[in-house]
Amino acid sequence: MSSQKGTVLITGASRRLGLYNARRLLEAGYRVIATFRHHSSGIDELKQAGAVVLQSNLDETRSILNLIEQVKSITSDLRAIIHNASGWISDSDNPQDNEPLAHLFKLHMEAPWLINRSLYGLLKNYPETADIVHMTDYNALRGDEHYAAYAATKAGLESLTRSFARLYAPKVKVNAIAPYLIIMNDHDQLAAAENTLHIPPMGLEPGEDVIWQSLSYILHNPYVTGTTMPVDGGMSLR
Ligand SMILES: NC(=O)C1=CN([C@@H]2O[C@H](COP(=O)(O)OP(=O)(O)OC[C@H]3O[C@@H](n4cnc5c(N)ncnc54)[C@H](OP(=O)(O)O)[C@@H]3O)[C@@H](O)[C@H]2O)C=CC1
Ligand SMILES: Nc1nc2c(c(=O)[nH]1)N=C([C@H](O)[C@@H](O)CO)CN2
Repeated sequence: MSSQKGTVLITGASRRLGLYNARRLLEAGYRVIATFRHHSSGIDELKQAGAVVLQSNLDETRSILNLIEQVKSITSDLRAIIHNASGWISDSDNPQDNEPLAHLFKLHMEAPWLINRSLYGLLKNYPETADIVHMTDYNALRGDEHYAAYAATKAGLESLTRSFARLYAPKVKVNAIAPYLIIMNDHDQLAAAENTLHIPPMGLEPGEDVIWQSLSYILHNPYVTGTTMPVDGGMSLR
């Protein structure tokens, strides 16, 4: 599988930002390998548009390793890997419940770790510079009183961004995109209704395209690596 613009692997493409960016990658002429956990109408749409869609539970090591082997059997090179899959999971009230942390460690750190290291050879095979992009979060290094496991594992992913950037230069660039609220989830809707949602200087809910614009910039800039790009409406000014 190859195209003049190369093959891009994007995880968590069943809905919202992952689905939107997978669509935009297809429209831009890339070949797309899109992963999903739970099937959705969006996955059917991507398949009809020519994407290869692969099911994978990225919090299960065996499933991650199986996905890696499937990708290797599909293509001999990769233009980019976009780690979008994520869980917006709050901490447990039970102090002895480690499930959120264990789950999000696998999803936000182990999956990118295994996939990047196992598929680096495919990125290296791409005839021009290749990319790895990690979706992190505005709160990664700030922490969050109710989403500590989420923030900590996103911070770990942000650290992996810099380690892999050092390791893989100059053949592969590695960058992160750290959004604040792009499109609301149920929790945000509730917080907005209760007037407890922090509103950035640029206002709320810019929509998915601001992430596509950032992703496109990273893919087209041959000199940007090891960075974390804030897309937060000015929240860092607060
Ligand atoms: N939306 C926003 O405003 C913000 C988003 N971000 C980050 O941007 C990225 C996209 O955000 P958004 O679209 O809102 O994310 P969502 O939470 O809406 O969707 C995440 C995607 O990851 C998949 N996923 C979740 N758990 C697993 C798993 N165990 N194995 C495989 N896939 C899994 C989901 O699949 P399934 O459909 O099966 O659940 C879904 O496709 C994420 O990394 C997020 O952390 C950061 C800050 C703000
Ligand atoms: N995987 C997800 N991560 C995040 C989401 C989401 O819906 N899925 N949403 C947010 C919030 O919008 C936050 O930025 C503001 O409350 C953060 N991460």
